[in-house]
Amino acid sequence: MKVLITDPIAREGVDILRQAGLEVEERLGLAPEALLEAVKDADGLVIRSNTKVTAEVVAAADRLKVVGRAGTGLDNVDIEACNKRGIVVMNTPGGNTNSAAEHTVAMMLAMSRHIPQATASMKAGKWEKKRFQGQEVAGKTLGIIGIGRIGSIVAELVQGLRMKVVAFDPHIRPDLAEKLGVELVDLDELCRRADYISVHTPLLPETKGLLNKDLFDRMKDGVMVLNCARGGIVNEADLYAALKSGKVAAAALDVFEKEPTTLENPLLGLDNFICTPHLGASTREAQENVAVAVANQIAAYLTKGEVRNAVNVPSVGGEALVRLGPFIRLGEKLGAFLANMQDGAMEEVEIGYLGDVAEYDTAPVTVAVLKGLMAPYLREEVNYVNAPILARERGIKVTEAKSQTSEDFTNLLQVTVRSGGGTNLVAGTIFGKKEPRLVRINDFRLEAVPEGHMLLIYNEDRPGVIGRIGLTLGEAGVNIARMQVGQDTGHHRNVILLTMDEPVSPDVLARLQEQDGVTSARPVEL
Ligand SMILES: NC(=O)c1ccc[n+]([C@@H]2O[C@H](COP(=O)([O-])OP(=O)(O)OC[C@H]3O[C@@H](n4cnc5c(N)ncnc54)[C@H](O)[C@@H]3O)[C@@H](O)[C@H]2O)c1
Ligand SMILES: O=C(O)[C@H](O)COP(=O)(O)O
Repeated sequence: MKVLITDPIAREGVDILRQAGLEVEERLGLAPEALLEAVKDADGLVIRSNTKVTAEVVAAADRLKVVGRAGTGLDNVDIEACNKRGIVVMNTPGGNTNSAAEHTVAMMLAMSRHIPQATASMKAGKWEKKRFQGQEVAGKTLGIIGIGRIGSIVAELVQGLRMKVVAFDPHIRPDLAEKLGVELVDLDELCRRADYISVHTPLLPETKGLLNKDLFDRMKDGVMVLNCARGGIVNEADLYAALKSGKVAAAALDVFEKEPTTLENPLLGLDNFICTPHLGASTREAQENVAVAVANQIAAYLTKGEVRNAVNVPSVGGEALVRLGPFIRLGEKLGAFLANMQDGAMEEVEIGYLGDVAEYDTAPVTVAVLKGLMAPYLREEVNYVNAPILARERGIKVTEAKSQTSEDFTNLLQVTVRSGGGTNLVAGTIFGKKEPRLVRINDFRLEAVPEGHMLLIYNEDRPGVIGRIGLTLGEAGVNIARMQVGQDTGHHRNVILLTMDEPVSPDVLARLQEQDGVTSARPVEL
């Protein structure tokens, strides 16, 4: 499988991809048309913020399974287009957090002490000691908009510089802010109190142009403004006017509405404006972190189907993955099993989580059940990303029910599918820490390992029927590796689940179905 890298990443990441047996093609700085061509036969795509993964790129990428962002921001990726094609989109949150936070503090100090301007002046042969008098940050208040990973570290760092911190973030728990020594306030109060304002949100519809004329007007006179998050959160035309009028005394931007930004941007002509070309994550440490993380994630997905840090698939990691992983695998098997039992278009899927498993965040298990259910019809078109979308598009109603108690097992995953052809139910459990077992097929109780080439046979519960099934398979040279019989004594019926070394041919299947006492025989491939 081939991984295309279109933005520069650290060598360590490239090495990991190669060591995982993946073919790596590095084509940096491609023009849009060249990207459309290059992405055609790529299974994985590694990017930073330069490459634009548009709907057109997604449409051209016939084999693409995963986009990996060596970094955080994904506003250069059309995630909706990826969802539709079942392409997993992952990033590496945290890998460049320290660097971005340190860059913000560096910009704040450089702006306060005119370091870039003084450097330029000295390099022009001048010694302008008076011109560059600055201001201390100690004792001043920093207003942080968006106190997530980076905002939190900025808050910690500036408290070391003896600043006070107020923050606005509608999604943060007050106790977490309190632990950071930060006072949570509304946006108006932040504007009224802050001497410096630094934004650390993603670029979202509600944050686009958040720092605009209206907000600048509400700020203190002589405030200093920073954006090391995403271009577009600050309205650059309004910032220019505020810097010109002196309402905003100085500003520092690492990110721009249009990148790369050029001398056409009037901000670059202002003395009270300093900037860097999107350098927040550009440190040796951050680049090694994100390259290694993205390479490991892509290799794990392409070679083992493991999903980490995906933004369009319910992600499970660490401890949760250890607990939930066996249920994800069981859910997919149960879904696939039911898909093989089903006649007619599915109308409704009900997933029951009983016992221990009900305590977990089961969203990834539900996705796995849907993937299993649809895989036999849609084959490789279906994956963890698009399974819920495909179910919705087909009008399948999906419901979940949870109960902390389960009668016979400590945990039970029960899936019921209703379709034009009737209703079927299967249930499974995890023995020990990770052994999946199929324990119920409709009214029949059994204990089977859900894997391999299986045959699901319904038969009459009378002497000789099982013998005839064994004989038919034996005569065809089919070896039975495992056999489970579930009895419905009330109705004199059995269900037999056979696991064979190889799939049965259509001929053998037809012969089985003709046997006296065999009601039905269906192959189940898991
Ligand atoms: N300059 C760089 O090179 C660089 C490097 C890394 C990250 N970034 C960018 O920095 C930003 C923050 O990254 P992070 O890792 O801290 O993200 P994060 O998701 O950890 O934090 C973002 C915070 O913003 C908050 N938020 C969302 N909408 C908000 C709103 N309307 N008002 C106020 N707060 C809001 C969220 O609740 C969250 O706490 C992102 O835009 C990311 O792309 C830039
Ligand atoms: O979102 C990010 O991770 C940063 O903006 C870094 O972007 P870069 O990898 O293009 O430097």
